[in-house]
Amino acid sequence: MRMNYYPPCPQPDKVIGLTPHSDSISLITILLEVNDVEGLQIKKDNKWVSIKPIPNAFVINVGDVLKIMSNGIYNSVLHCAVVNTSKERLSVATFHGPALYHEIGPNPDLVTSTTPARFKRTRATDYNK
Ligand SMILES: O=C(O)CCC(=O)C(=O)O
Ligand SMILES: [Fe+2]
Repeated sequence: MRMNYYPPCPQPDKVIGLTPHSDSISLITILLEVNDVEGLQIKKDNKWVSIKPIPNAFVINVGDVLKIMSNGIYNSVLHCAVVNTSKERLSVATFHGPALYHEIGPNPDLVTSTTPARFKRTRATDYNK
């Protein structure tokens, strides 16, 4: 779990909230935008797109583990967080996936002669090296 606090900043373009990343240790991430302040952005078609918070809803993000296990059928989206000029922002991300010492790889049912494995089978921690 990660709890993020982004204080307001009068010059938001001069600071980094959370740098662009995909959730590497996660199969799926459940994200709660605690006080419904905009700040989450995803990279779509090579552009950063702001995601408007939906009150009382979670954001579900595909993580790198699901990308690997689905042999790339699901993609882990690149995302970041920017700060707001006047409002503080809080979010809680819970990362769900296998223990890091478990080996992960594409599900064998998804590996065929026409869809070869796109990722090697290794421990989750080793993908981040
Ligand atoms: O604060 C957010 O909206 C994003 C948080 C996030 O991506 C993370 O903690 O991995
Ligand atoms: Fe994230």
